[in-house]
Amino acid sequence: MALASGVRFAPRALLRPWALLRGTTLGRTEPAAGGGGDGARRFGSQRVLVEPDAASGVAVMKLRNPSNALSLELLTELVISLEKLENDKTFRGIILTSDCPRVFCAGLDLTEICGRNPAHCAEYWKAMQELWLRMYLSSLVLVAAINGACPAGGCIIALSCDCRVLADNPKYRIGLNETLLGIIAPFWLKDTYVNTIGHRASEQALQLGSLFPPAEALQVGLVDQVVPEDQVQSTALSEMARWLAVPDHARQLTKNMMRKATADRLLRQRDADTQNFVSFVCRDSIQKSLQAYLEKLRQRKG
Ligand SMILES: CC/C=C\CC/C=C/CC(=O)SCCNC(=O)CCNC(=O)[C@H](O)C(C)(C)COP(=O)(O)OP(=O)(O)OC[C@H]1O[C@@H](n2cnc3c(N)ncnc32)[C@H](O)[C@@H]1OP(=O)(O)O
Repeated sequence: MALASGVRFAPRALLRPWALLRGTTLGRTEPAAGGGGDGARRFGSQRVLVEPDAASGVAVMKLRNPSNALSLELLTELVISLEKLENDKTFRGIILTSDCPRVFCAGLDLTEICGRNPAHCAEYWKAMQELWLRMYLSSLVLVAAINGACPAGGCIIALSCDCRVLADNPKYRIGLNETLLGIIAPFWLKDTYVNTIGHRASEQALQLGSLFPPAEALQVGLVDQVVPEDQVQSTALSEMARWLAVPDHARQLTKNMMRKATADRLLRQRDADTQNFVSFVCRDSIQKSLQAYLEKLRQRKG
């Protein structure tokens, strides 16, 4: 845990993200449109574009995978981009958003767990745990600018941020819909939900697999603001300014105080959670229902 412009408490070597990087293009740096100095240089990869603004200390991180389904490569590139910004003292905040029309993040990439062997499913789930741990405990302010649908794993990515701004479009629903796929949200997804919207609302929403349209998401507390689509980025920036007005060390220690117990619970049971996930998703019955769900998604298209 490094001490930078305040306290950095995110566990740094939970897993070595570089070891996961298979043939990705992360690390490329390209000048932002309009050129500029170092502060204006984008960096990123095929699936994550980072637009840093050194002057404000805020970087915009854009997901740009098909449907932003959380493939192993996307998870890995997200962890690496996050780590890179955390290690650069210039940056105090990240706005996470999507470059993919109509979808913020489609959740787990079901092709990573459908028809795959247990070793692959385990590798995949560890990468998912890793991203959640890093985001949930990040010392930076994370604001989710949710400009598209945000189901399941997408919702967890958003809930790992400190603040959520959702575009007011009835198609952009957010929530943990796992039960509708015949699968069960693991305890740390449930804990994140409970920490955000409370026990009773989580109990209902998790069992029903509710995906909330914007007004309901605001009412239940899943998001902090709902604004017209063309105001999502500007509102996310205003929210960021509000959070950055607080001294880093006080905000970071408070965040840690609020979130550490939840993260520690996963850290203590990480292997068991992985084994549980793998044995569950590798069951024939679960494979069949995931396959059928994927097929339905593919047919729905066009
Ligand atoms: C013991 C613990 C056990 C388990 C814990 C597991 C936890 C699971 C959490 C999860 O995240 S499960 C995944 C849940 N995700 C969903 O249910 C979302 C499914 N997708 C959609 O509802 C829609 O695709 C969308 C609303 C996100 C976007 O709609 P639209 O813009 O109309 O796109 P399309 O539906 O046409 O999809 C385009 C393309 O993308 C493929 N795709 C979509 N989602 C996924 C996904 N999650 N994984 C893999 N692929 C996905 C879809 O099949 C289309 O593919 P093509 O090849 O036809 O282009």
